[in-house]
Amino acid sequence: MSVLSLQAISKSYGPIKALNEVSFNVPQGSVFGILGPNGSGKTTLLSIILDILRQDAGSFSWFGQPGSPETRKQIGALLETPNLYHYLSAVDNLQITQAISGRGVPADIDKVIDIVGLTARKKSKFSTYSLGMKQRLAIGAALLGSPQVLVFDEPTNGLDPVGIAEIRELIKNLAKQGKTIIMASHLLDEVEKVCTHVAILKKGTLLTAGQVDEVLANEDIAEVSSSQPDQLRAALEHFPGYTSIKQDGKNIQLYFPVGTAKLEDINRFCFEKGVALNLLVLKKKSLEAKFFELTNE
Ligand SMILES: Nc1ncnc2c1ncn2[C@@H]1O[C@H](COP(=O)(O)OP(=O)(O)OP(=O)(O)O)[C@@H](O)[C@H]1O
Repeated sequence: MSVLSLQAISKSYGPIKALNEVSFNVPQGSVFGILGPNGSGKTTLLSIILDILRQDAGSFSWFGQPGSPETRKQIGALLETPNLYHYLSAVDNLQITQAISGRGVPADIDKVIDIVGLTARKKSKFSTYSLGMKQRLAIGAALLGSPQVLVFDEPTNGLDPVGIAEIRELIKNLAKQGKTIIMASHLLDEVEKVCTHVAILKKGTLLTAGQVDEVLANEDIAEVSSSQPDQLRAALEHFPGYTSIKQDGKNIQLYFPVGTAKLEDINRFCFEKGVALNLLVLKKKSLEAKFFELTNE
């Protein structure tokens, strides 16, 4: 079942087309990454689905219904650094957030602080927190009322590797609890580590969307090497079924349609041509390579 469904969403700011007929579905329980270079329309898209901005054309539905204040209550969001008070503790800050938003009950506050790993520091002032802790508290504010869906815009922006790893673990744990998470990011490596699904935007146009594995798995790459690179290259050019061949130093990469690279066949073929291999591995294209290929960045 789709938690969110977008149909041909378009949005312009004067002459700038920020989104151009974007359509995709977010399955329940997925961690859905919206990837794109700067200015590709990610924040605009999140703002539209959260009713902060209005689209010019197209429609979207949450849980099969048009957006409404009721459905909005099932969605927790962190779009930009929220208004957390520097001189107040985690507990006091969440009490204020809760009083303003009316989400959940006071007993939720300790649970949320536990989920985001701040129990030991829950009475310390916000100003004494590391950036990662501040971001975890901001995520905690989005968790009040236990919404089924969480929307995060660049949740690891500005964090150091430790802070990034903590947020990654937190997102994975939220997903294990059955939450659907929609997150915009330009950190491709992070998306690859955390997300089950991805949509890639470029200048407001959707390039591809689907399961991370499927988006990546449209090609098999067999990487091959030998101490006789020239003979190897000459032999492999006659190997049947590959779509392209590339050379990276001594290593040769043969690209095949997904599921068709057979390492045994390559090994036998080279052996019969008198070339002994010292490397033969099947690789998948990384999301980063795929992203750069799609966006020509
Ligand atoms: N309020 C606005 N007025 C005019 N143009 C805008 C406005 N907001 C965004 N834009 C433009 O719309 C396009 C999409 O912007 P958006 O912020 O949605 O992209 P993004 O992918 O979130 O980028 P970033 O990663 O830099 O945050 C960009 O060209 C941006 O300059």
